[in-house]
Amino acid sequence: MEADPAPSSTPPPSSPAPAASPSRHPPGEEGGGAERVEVEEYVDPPSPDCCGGADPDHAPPPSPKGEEPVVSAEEEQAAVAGGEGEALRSFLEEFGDQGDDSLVPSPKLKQINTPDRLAALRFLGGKYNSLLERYKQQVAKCAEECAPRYDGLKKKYADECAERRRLYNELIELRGNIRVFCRCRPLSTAEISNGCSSIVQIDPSHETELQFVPSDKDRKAFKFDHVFGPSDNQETVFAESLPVVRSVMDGFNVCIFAYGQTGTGKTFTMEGIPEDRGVNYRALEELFRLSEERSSSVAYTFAVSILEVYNEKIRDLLDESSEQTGRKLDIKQTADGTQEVAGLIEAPIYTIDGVWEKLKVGAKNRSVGATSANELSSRSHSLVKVTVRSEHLVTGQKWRSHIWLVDLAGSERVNKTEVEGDRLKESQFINKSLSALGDVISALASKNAHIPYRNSKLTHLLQSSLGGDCKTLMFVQISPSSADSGETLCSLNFASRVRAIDHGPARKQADPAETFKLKQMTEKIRHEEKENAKLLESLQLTQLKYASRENVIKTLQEKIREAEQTSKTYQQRVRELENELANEKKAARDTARSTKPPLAPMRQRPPLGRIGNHIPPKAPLRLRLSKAPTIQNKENIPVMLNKGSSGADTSKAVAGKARRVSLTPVIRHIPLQPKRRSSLAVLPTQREQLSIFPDKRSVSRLSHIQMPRRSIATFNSIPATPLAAAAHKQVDGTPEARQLRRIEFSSSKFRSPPALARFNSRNNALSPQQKLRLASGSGNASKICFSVQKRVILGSPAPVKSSLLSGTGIFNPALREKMMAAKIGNAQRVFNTNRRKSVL
Ligand SMILES: Nc1ncnc2c1ncn2[C@@H]1O[C@H](COP(=O)(O)OP(=O)(O)OP(=O)(O)O)[C@@H](O)[C@H]1O
Repeated sequence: MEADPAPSSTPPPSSPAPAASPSRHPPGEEGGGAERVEVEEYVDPPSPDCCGGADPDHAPPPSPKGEEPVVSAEEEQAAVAGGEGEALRSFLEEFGDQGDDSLVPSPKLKQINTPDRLAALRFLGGKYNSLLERYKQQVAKCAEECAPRYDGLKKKYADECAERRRLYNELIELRGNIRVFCRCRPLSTAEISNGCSSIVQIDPSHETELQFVPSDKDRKAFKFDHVFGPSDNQETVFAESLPVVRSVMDGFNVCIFAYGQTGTGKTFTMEGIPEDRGVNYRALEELFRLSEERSSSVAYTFAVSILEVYNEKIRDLLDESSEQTGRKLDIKQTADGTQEVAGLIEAPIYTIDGVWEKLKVGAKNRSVGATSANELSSRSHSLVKVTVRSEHLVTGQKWRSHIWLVDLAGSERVNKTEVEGDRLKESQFINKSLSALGDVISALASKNAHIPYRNSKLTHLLQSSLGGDCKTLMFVQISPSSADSGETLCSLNFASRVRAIDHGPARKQADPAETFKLKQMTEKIRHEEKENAKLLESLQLTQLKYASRENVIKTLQEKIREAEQTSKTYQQRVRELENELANEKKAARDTARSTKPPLAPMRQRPPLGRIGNHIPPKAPLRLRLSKAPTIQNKENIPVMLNKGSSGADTSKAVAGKARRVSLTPVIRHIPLQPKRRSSLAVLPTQREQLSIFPDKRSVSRLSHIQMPRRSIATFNSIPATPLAAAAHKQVDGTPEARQLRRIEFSSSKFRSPPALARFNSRNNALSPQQKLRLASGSGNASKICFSVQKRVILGSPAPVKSSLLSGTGIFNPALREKMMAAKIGNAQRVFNTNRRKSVL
């Protein structure tokens, strides 16, 4: 091999050439071919950017700093001193200092004599090694720099591929997941010789339309996804089928089947002939090609099964053992809803040659027989199943899909094909199963609730391919012969029905193991969702309870507020009443002071027992008639509402006559609410408390003791009550009685029952001792509050029924005793009405 003797490749001499040394080699011994080859291989530059000096026109880059020279000075000197010739010296001088990237033109090397050529070659060898090392470093550096960009591009490519697949599947789905291609074979020589004409017209410009013209008058157009005419070859047919075939590599289930009358080319389309292979082989070839193409991102494995449905029995065509005949294969439904033949051989395939071998085995074992219509007529439905298992190398996602390649047995007219015996039986089974297929297609097309898949083995096997979530491609094979017009029309009508089926979108098939995992996860999620729902329910219940309790609390708070308000009102009222009482007390004290001489000191007073029936001096009556209606219910306010028979206000007259006797220094009015009757009780002094309540605890809780009502001095009732009025009537009914002067001390607030309130002065006048006792309690006036009502009848008292007076009020001996105990005690209000009643 000669290097180009380009003049430009020879650099100009950088220094005058030294004197040529005599050559020790004979002139005839020039470099051999092998050596030349070596030299030329050394200088071959890998890339312009790595070796700028590859082009001799360009200046060679300087040697890197610190880099070892290609040939050391010692070596060079040794070479020269060793007797190399002038040519070598000149060569070394010329190229030795040109850096590592310079090229050595062959002619120069040729000029070196043989003995010196070795040294020159050694020099070049060293230079080559150095260059190689540099190239390696640069390549490594380049790879390092490009790695991120490479990864980015790789990812982009993967994304683009995924997008392409997605769009592609979308396109297929838009076109319909059941696609129907029509293929019309050419007229056979026999048909031509029989004078048959073509009744099918196909316009190449309308590749989806076909005209069926059985006669001049009849013409019917059929539309399919694609129509192939007699001139279309296997390659063209498969090219249109490619998209569907490729779907299986993306995880979709696919079914391609050929249907048609016997002898129309079903087997030709699916299996083909050795020199012109059909869809089965081409499809598998494409699968392997795609597997190779995607090997960097997805790992694919393939397995193939071949079976036939012969006389409604399933036969494994890959099982060549003698036991095959006795083995019964059944269709089972898997967990993911697809149909599987249990016990079917699934042969793994690794190369397309392996596929072809398997297909040949299957074709060899298939039941064929000669009929009048076809020499090698298929007497069974042949099904090739290719299972594709995929695993994405980046995401780890796995899926499993399959493609069914089905060559159906031909529908045939029994009388036309003139079959008998076994052929007749086969024909009947074939027609029966094709009829079942027609029923399934009709049911699917009319969207029936029930699809009779199980009426035949064929439809049962293809259940998920016909009505499931896979992509289906049907080839309807027709004969152009006018002799087959009837069968052709039937086939075209059937294909049209298939095309009308509204198939749902295909679903990507996951690997069963993955599906199981997903199912478990789904189950877990469902369970957790249930738990969550329960918790949510309980939370809502708790919230409701909380809300209702809040309402109750609000209501209670409202009530408390109202109670506080009421309490405040009561307190205010009590304060007012206390003020009023204090004023009245003061007024009464003033009145007593002004009308009554001051009492002598206790020591100077005679004992009460010797006073006898002392009538206290007259005290001016405090008539509060103007206030009577409003303070009617108050104690110690004389209310005179009785009217005389004359119609005049008797109360005025009586008031005029009545004389108020102040038994105590303080007369206290206790205006309280009508319902909450209260009274004042006389509480004993501490000394008396001890005598009355021997229990210390009782003493300490004295404020809680409710004194018996008998300790309250009650003298009269309000005359306005009906019973009191009756009593008055008895007294006031007589003229004498009318002249009686009455002094009534009545409590408008705490009315005593009239039956207990009436008494006359003769029977009921206080004894001086009693008065003294009462008076002596004035020291506790501020604490004692009596509810006193008394009527003092002046003059001759009318007889009063003893029943009205007996055993009640201050005249009851027992009560008197109590009052004695209470006379100097503290006052206590008793608000219990019942207790008061019981006392009275
Ligand atoms: N498109 C075609 N081009 C050329 N020859 C064809 C074509 N289609 C079919 N043939 C030929 O027609 C003959 C019958 O074909 P084939 O056996 O495939 O029919 P078939 O439908 O499978 O019949 P059967 O249902 O009886 O099995 C074959 O010899 C085949 O080579």
